[in-house]
Amino acid sequence: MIMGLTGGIASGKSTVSALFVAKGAALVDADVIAREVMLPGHPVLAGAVQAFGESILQPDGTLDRNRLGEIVFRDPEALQTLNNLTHPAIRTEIKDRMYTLDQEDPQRLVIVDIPLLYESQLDNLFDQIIVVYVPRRVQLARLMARNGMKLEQAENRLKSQMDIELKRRKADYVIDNSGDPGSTERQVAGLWDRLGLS
Ligand SMILES: CC(C)(COP(=O)(O)OP(=O)(O)OC[C@H]1O[C@@H](n2cnc3c(N)ncnc32)[C@H](O)[C@@H]1O)[C@@H](O)C(=O)NCCC(=O)NCCS
Ligand SMILES: Nc1ncnc2c1ncn2[C@@H]1O[C@H](COP(=O)(O)OP(=O)(O)OP(=O)(O)O)[C@@H](O)[C@H]1O
Repeated sequence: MIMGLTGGIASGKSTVSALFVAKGAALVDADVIAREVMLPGHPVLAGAVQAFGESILQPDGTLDRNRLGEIVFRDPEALQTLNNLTHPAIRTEIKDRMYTLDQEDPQRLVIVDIPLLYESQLDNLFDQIIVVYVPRRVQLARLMARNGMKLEQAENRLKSQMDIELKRRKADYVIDNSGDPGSTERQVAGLWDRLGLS
């Protein structure tokens, strides 16, 4: 069984994915893949340097993530350019990994954590989708606390994504992560049972 998992930035996707993994699920994490395609030597990073210039690299040749983030999250056209470069490679790798894991053990739940699942129209890859939800103000507060971001930077990131309320309405299952960690854990355990995985 393969399930898509999404939500907004800092809504708790990694936290919830880890709870599913602790129960025995396998995980494909799009953010991990997105980092792999930006490693030195990868053609996607070379394309990004061509598009945005050498200033996105640190002296050791690795990507300066803060610098590239500053460029793209305040300029929708630049973000589209970056998405056009990165998303095809990320998409191919996601599909490869999730189908391989599913074939290895068809009984095992495979969770595919993709922040931009709806934005990139990847919903048709999955029979069912879980949205990890918190209200916008909680999302902003957790993002600023975790990344040490100012309000304007955090709002720019949120603006680059589909409204979390809309994602919640599209979901097959919603995990509300605005309460304490115990409440989230209970919801994951409940969904695990509901899916007949116990
Ligand atoms: C611009 C980059 C270098 C900024 O790196 P940084 O370390 O600051 O952020 P990180 O990669 O950890 O992403 C954190 C979160 O930002 C959000 N985010 C990242 N990229 C995007 C994007 N293109 N559009 C909207 N939101 C995004 C996601 O919610 C993600 O979980 C990096 O995000 C990147 O390479 N993005 C393009 C690839 C991509 O789309 N990745 C996200 C989903 S697969
Ligand atoms: N129930 C909770 N109560 C309080 N803080 C939480 C809770 N769940 C997650 N957090 C914190 O909120 C932040 C965001 O959580 P997490 O990293 O899981 O989100 P994410 O959706 O995976 O983020 P990203 O979109 O950046 O990949 C982290 O600092 C995490 O420790």
